[in-house]
Amino acid sequence: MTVDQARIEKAVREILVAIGEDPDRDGLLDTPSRVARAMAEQYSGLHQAPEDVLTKVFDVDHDEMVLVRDIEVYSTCEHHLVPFHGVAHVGYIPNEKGQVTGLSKLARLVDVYARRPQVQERMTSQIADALMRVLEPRGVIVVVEAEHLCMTMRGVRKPGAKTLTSAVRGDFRNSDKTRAEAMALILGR
Ligand SMILES: Nc1nc2c(ncn2[C@@H]2O[C@H](COP(=O)(O)OP(=O)(O)OP(=O)(O)O)[C@@H](O)[C@H]2O)c(=O)[nH]1
Ligand SMILES: [Zn+2]
Repeated sequence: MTVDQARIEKAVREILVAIGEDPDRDGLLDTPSRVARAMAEQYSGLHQAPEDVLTKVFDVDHDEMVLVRDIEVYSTCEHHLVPFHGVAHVGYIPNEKGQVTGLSKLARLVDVYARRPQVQERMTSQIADALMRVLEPRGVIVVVEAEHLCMTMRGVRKPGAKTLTSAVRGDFRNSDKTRAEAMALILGR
């Protein structure tokens, strides 16, 4: 099962009527199908598993931290279905076999979980847990900094407020020093 675009089209037409618009006016004629295509992309992560993207795992002679910082992330708040966006930082310490994945795969993994209706805390943990499971590293750290449009364009209206979430597993959880080293790399900009 993938995103049901025909059903989205129907629903969007209904929403347009419900807000008092005319879905048959020129500018809105193609809107239901555009929204359906956009949503198919926005929610494509629901139909992907981490194994689909963490495909290249190779052995290198490196068993110390690998960290990709400032991965742009766009997700959708599951409470209001409006975007939240920011950056994710994903780090891990390879296992004793020195198994690493391609750097781009970490960014792809972020998208698997971002492209779903989400809350930031769950997205952060899911990225960390998936990396632990598939790559079996000695530890994982994921930090996400994001601005939620549901807090800026509506509701409490606090533009600029950033939400920071982190998930630490394995060595990053057990060792204050390792975690501090990672946080210094993440925040040291
Ligand atoms: N913990 C958490 N909360 C979130 C996230 N995204 C949105 N929220 C919050 O979810 C809450 C939903 O609160 P409700 O009171 O049910 O909804 P609401 O009346 O629209 O709330 P307001 O946004 O305060 O107007 C709000 O406080 C949002 O800020 C997230 O990723 N994590
Ligand atoms: Zn929201």
